[in-house]
Amino acid sequence: MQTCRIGLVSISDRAARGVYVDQGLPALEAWLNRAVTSHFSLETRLVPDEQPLIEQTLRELVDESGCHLVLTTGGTGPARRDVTPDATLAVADREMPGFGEQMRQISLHFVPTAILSRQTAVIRKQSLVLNLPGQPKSIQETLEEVKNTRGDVEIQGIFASVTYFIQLLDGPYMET
Ligand SMILES: Nc1ncnc2c1ncn2[C@@H]1O[C@H](COP(=O)(O)OP(=O)(O)OP(=O)(O)O)[C@@H](O)[C@H]1O
Ligand SMILES: Nc1nc2c(c(=O)[nH]1)N[C@H]1C(S)=C(S)[C@@H](COP(=O)(O)O)O[C@H]1N2
Repeated sequence: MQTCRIGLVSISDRAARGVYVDQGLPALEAWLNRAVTSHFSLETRLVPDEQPLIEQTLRELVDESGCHLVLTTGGTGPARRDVTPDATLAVADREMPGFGEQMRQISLHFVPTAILSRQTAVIRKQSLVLNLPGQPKSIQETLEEVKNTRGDVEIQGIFASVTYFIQLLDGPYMET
C-alpha cells in the first residue's frame, strides 16, 4: 500500500533564529500521531517569515519529496512579515477556500481574534497545502471538531475532508 507523505513547515522568525525553541513542528507531529492510525512519513522544515523561502520550501516538498499533504504553521496574520498565505497562493494550481473558512469558524470558539488569520488551502499538483495559525495550541484547535458541553459535535473538524481530498487526487488511503 502507498504511504502517505506529509510535509510539515513551521514558519517563525524567532524559532528559525533560535530565540525560542520551535513548538510548531512537535505540535503538528504530536497531533498527527494521535489522529492518524495508518502509516505515514514526515518531512519537516523550519523557515523564517520570508516569502521566497516559504515558496521554495512548499515547491520542494510537493514537487521533489512528493508530499500528498503539507501543513504549515505560522505567519497567517495581518502583520507586515506574515506572508504564509501569500506564499501558499503563489505556488497554487487552485485555491480551496472552504478550509480557511471552516477553521476560522472553529477558531472563534477559542479566540475572538480568529478572523485575523488569513489561513487558506490550495492544490499544488497531487498535494493539499494547508495553513494553520502560529500559536502552537491553535494546531489542535483548528484541526479538531468543536463539541458542546454535552460532548456532541457542534462544528465538524476539517480532517475528514483532508483525507477525502487526498483520495480524490488519487493519493493513498489515510485512516483516522
Ligand atoms: N514555531 C513556534 N514555536 C513556538 N512558539 C511560537 C511559534 N510560532 C509562533 N509562536 C508563538 O505564537 C505567537 C504568534 O505567532 P506568530 O506566527 O504571529 O509569530 P510572530 O509574532 O510573527 O513571531 P515569530 O515569527 O518570530 O514566531 C508568537 O508570538 C509566539 O509566542
Ligand atoms: N485556533 C486559533 N486560531 C487563531 C489563534 C489562536 O490562538 N487559536 N490566534 C489568532 C490570532 S491572534 C492571529 S493574529 C491569527 C494569525 O496568527 P499567526 O500569524 O500566528 O498565523 O490567527 C488567529 N487564529
